[in-house]
Amino acid sequence: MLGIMNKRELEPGIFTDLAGRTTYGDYLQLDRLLSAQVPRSQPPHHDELLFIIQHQTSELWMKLLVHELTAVIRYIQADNLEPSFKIFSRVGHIQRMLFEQWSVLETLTPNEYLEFRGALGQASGFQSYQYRALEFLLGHKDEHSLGPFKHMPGVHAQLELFLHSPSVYDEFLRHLARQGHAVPADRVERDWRLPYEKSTGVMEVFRHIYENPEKHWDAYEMCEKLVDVEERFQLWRYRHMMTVMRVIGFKPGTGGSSGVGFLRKALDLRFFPELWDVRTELAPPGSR
Ligand code: HEM
Ligand SMILES: N[C@@H](CC(=O)c1ccccc1NC=O)C(=O)O
Repeated sequence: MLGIMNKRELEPGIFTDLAGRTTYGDYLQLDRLLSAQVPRSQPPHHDELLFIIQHQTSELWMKLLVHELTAVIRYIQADNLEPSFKIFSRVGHIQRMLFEQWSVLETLTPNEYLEFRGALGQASGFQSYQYRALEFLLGHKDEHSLGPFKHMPGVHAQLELFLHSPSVYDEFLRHLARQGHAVPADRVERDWRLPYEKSTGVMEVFRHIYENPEKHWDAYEMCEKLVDVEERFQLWRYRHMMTVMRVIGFKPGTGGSSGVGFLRKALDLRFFPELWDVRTELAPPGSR
């Protein structure tokens, strides 16, 4: 039954005398969080708050992704894949939210953006260190990505650590080697700072796993989880590029790149190249 007054009475047990207690705002440090949206345009342009919040929420979710993928690496190192599947499912939902969020920023029209773009100076997402951390964790290693962080020793050191360490993919290949798969020796030990180059030996390992999933169920499931992560990462990149195209067209970026042309090239990158190649190589069961 709907109440006539359309009003909800507070229950007498609800705490309202909160002096000296841990409150919602204290726990979440809302004073710090909600005072960190500072428009640079003068007078503040109405749409700059959207621009800032879209970036800040993306960075918060990226922080969680870094945290989750670091945990995945530890599980793989311990040859314990099952718990990482649960983490991958969380990672997938976060990634979906990140690429669906582009529809919010796409309500920013080109003329609105131009009204405050000048206030951004040379700032650009190219300088997002958490995005670089994610790329490194997933295996896209490029020491040149560290360039923009030379003036930030703490960030630079953290990124260097990710650059020097095996990625999720490297750790998975090492796990497969420990399980007795014929992973080439140069994938079990190598200079982890170098970009990953695809190997036919690794492709053959995956071919074997995909042809015999019932024998290697965990590895098979992990392969599919990795493909999920890569596909969603690419969807994010694609939607970023399309948002950029509709907001600034083919103008150069504030970070000094050509803009859309530069972003388009990232769509050809692959974290897990052999997991894509194996799909082309697989033959129907009868013809093997
Ligand atoms: C209207 C909104 C946006 C425009 C016009 C835009 C434009 C650009 C452009 C032109 C680049 C290339 C680098 C440069 O020269 O600046 C870039 C890179 C980048 N942007 Fe954005 N961006 C927008 C929103 C966002 C948002 C919301 C994020 C989320 C964090 C983001 C993250 C990135 C990242 C991570 C890169 C580096 C990509 C790479 O190296 O492949 N951008 N953006
Ligand atoms: N690169 C963008 C500027 C930009 O998008 C941006 C500026 C400051 C902080 C984050 C940004 N986001 C992504 O690149 C542009 O060329 O307009």
